[in-house]
Amino acid sequence: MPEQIISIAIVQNEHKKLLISRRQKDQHLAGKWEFPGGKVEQGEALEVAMLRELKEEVGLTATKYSLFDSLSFQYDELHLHLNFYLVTAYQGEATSLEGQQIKWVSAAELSQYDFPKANLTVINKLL
Ligand SMILES: Nc1nc2c([nH]c(=O)n2[C@@H]2O[C@H](COP(=O)(O)OP(=O)(O)OP(=O)(O)O)[C@@H](O)[C@H]2O)c(=O)[nH]1
Ligand SMILES: [Mg+2]
Repeated sequence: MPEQIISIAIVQNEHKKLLISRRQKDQHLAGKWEFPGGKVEQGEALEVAMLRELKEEVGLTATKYSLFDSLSFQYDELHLHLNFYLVTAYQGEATSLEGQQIKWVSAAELSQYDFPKANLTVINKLL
């Protein structure tokens, strides 16, 4: 069973809106909404991976952040270890750098979007 370590950024702007992004056709869980993030590389620190993915996917540089939640989740074909960081200050403008849809939404609006199952406990903690 493949296992992956993932680092994820939950970015909150000055209006308390959160940045979400839509997974593309060729990706695992295609079409689901997510928070920007991705696989931790060999030897990479968890927060360094979060910073790198946030920059690569939406062009933001996080300047203030803390670990919000860590959990393991078993999908049929994949075992994931997910590390969610809450980013409360950053530099740059959110931009779709990989052709994905991106949106700023309130925590209350998150339930209107189809997220991966692994995100449900985290979304509840954000409310
Ligand atoms: N980024 C992100 N991934 C999530 C979330 N929830 C969740 O279950 N995942 C899963 O965690 C894994 C993240 O890997 P990813 O596909 O984003 O990895 P990556 O950015 O390195 O992509 P790449 O392999 O296309 O370069 C996927 O299997 C994805 O389905 C989430 O909120 N954000
Ligand atoms: Mg990704």
